[in-house]
Amino acid sequence: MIQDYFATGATVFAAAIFVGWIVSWIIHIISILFGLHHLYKKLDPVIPEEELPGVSILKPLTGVDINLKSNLETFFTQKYPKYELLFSVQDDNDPAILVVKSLIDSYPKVDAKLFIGLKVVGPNGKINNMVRSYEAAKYDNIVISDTSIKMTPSTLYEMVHCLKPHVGLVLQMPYCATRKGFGAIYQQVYFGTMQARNCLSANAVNINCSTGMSSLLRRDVLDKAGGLAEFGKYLAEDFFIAEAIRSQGYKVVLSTTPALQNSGNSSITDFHSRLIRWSQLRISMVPTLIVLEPVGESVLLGVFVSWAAMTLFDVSPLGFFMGHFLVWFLSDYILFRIVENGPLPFSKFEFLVAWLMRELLSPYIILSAHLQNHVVWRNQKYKLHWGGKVVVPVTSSLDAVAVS
Ligand SMILES: CCCCCCCC/C=C\CCCCCCCC(=O)N[C@@H](CO)[C@H](O)/C=C/CCCCCCCCCCCCC
Ligand SMILES: O=c1ccn([C@@H]2O[C@H](COP(=O)(O)OP(=O)(O)O[C@H]3OC[C@@H](O)[C@H](O)[C@H]3O)[C@@H](O)[C@H]2O)c(=O)[nH]1
Repeated sequence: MIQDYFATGATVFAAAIFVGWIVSWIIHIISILFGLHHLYKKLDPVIPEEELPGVSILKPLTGVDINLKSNLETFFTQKYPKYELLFSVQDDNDPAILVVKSLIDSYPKVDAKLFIGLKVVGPNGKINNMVRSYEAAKYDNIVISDTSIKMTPSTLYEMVHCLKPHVGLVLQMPYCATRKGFGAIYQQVYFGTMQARNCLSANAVNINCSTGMSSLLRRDVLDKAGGLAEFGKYLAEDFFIAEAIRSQGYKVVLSTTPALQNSGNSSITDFHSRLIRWSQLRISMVPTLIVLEPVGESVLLGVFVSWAAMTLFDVSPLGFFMGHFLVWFLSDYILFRIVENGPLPFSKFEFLVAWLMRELLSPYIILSAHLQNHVVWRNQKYKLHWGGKVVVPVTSSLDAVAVS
């Protein structure tokens, strides 16, 4: 009797896992199809220069790395008729000041300004750094672009092209420029596989999966939600900005080209810290991800579904796992090629090693996110509350920084 009860329970549980597994393949398929349909598509019709709206580009900077100058230079060379560049640094000793000043001198025809010092509106350092440039922006369309982003000459045009009347926010899907070294390959494989799968499929079905490293938004819509300063109280301001725009009936869409992160730092340890921080943010804002994130990973899902396959169909769990893992790899390879829009920029062997490392280390990232009781972002520690709504700096240098 008790044995029957457990046998039925196990069968039901195995069936539920199997359904989850099928859902995960639907996500793979959606991301591949949406990526093929949307990324790098031809932008028709061409918008004549005189109809292109003005754009204010906010660049919050913190520090310098070896790629900063060349990355920032790509903003001075946009093929776009009407835009301004508003750089900001929070500290008047920041070496980024010299880099920005030298670029402003080299491109006197580009409308560019530098703001030094922050205005504290909440715990989010990025927002504090940008509030003054946001207030000074002269155009109705705002691009927020993180320090490590590199643009191609047509990036701004592509983003504006996606800003149709019903669209309030255009996001560039996170990806990476090709850089040297295994750390860089590892990051590129992460953004071209796991991150791209979730980002593309979520956007295809209208789920908020925003990342604020390169985005274009309508200023009047953001102002109706309280303006940029309103979001200084959140650490994941990108998620809440997207929510506020969606709640006004506007769509959030992906630009046709991904964001090219090109930081001079490709340390794997620093990258893991960033992934752990992002995972902490996601868990606090969307708690269902506590369960979904681990079971959305190839290894854990593979272990569960192999047991389920054995229970339901009496097949070899090892054979099933190997098949599952191989098809997952092939699917990720196809998606990566779509995101990259061409052949691998490194060898197949490097792709394989980086992919295996990413898949096998994902439980470590997820566990670390759960085990740390504070969030670390740019040398500051924050205590993050459920809902992601209240963030208190545990150690803060904010009070000490003056606005100039
Ligand atoms: C049985 C299998 C079910 C699998 C379900 C899928 C599990 C999703 C797993 C991981 C989500 C990863 C999302 C990665 C992108 C987020 C990047 C990020 O963390 N950005 C932060 C910093 O910029 C930002 O503040 C946070 C944004 C919140 C994102 C909320 C994510 C919801 C994503 C759900 C995706 C599911 C897609 C399903 C589509 C059918
Ligand atoms: O205290 C800070 C922290 C960050 N920043 C700026 O904010 C941008 C993003 O910072 P990082 O590169 O450290 O962080 P991430 O790439 O992980 O950012 C990502 O996650 C956090 C979100 O708020 C961001 O919108 C998103 O892009 C950079 O331009 C950085 O210069 C500040 O100006 N001040």
